[in-house]
Amino acid sequence: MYFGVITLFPEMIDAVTKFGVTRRACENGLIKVDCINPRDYTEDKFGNVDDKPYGGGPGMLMQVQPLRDALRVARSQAPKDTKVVCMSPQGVQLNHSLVTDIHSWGSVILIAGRYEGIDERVLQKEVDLEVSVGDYVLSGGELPAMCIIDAVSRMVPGVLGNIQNAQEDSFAQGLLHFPQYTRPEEIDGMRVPEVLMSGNHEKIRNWRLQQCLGRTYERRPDLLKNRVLTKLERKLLDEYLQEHDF
Ligand SMILES: CN(C)c1ccccc1CNc1ccc(C(N)=O)cn1
Repeated sequence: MYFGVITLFPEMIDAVTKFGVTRRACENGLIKVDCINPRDYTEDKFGNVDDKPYGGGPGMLMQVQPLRDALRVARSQAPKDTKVVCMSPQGVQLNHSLVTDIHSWGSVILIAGRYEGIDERVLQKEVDLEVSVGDYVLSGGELPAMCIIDAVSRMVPGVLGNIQNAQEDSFAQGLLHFPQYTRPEEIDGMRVPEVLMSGNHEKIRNWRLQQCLGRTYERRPDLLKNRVLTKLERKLLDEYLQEHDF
């Protein structure tokens, strides 16, 4: 998977290329992350990358020329017809389904804007999709871009190793994850649910599915709305709701 990142702060992207499973994925060549800095493509002698907004108002916008030149270089380094995504509060909300789509592309160029944003004509002409990581404003698109790099990289075969399917289990099914426990068996009087120490894998599988369903019902009923439950799932959820006095 190829990621091109247009950013004024390439060192920020080290947070995904130099730590954890994404670092190993870079080292193994499973993913490639290229940063292109618009500041390297400024034409004015002061190296400005921002400019005042037409119509007045506070703040600055990213200048068009350095951004477009950086994009041109990114396209030249990326596979042909690589799609361009701009991280922005005006974008579609990032979710598992969109992460899956981006992974299927095989490559993506991510624009991490700074200042108050970027010129609409760059969005119209150069950007295939605006993506938002949530309804809040950040100082730049780098953190959202790294969310995409991390989430998409986890879908690349070999990046997660054998916990791959464990990850796929619940969220790919559109459910929240079940509660998890490790040693000790008891902390401050709180015990690990007995079923998890029963060694009965059928019971454990059902208990976990029941927890996924119950927690999704309680915390994210919207996720259950467009999900057909199997007979077993319906039974497990009803049982959970009775036990939790719903
Ligand atoms: C400065 N802003 C508002 C801006 C405006 C337009 C583009 C980029 C930016 C950079 N900031 C971002 C980016 C993304 C998100 C998000 N929710 O995904 C929040 N903030």
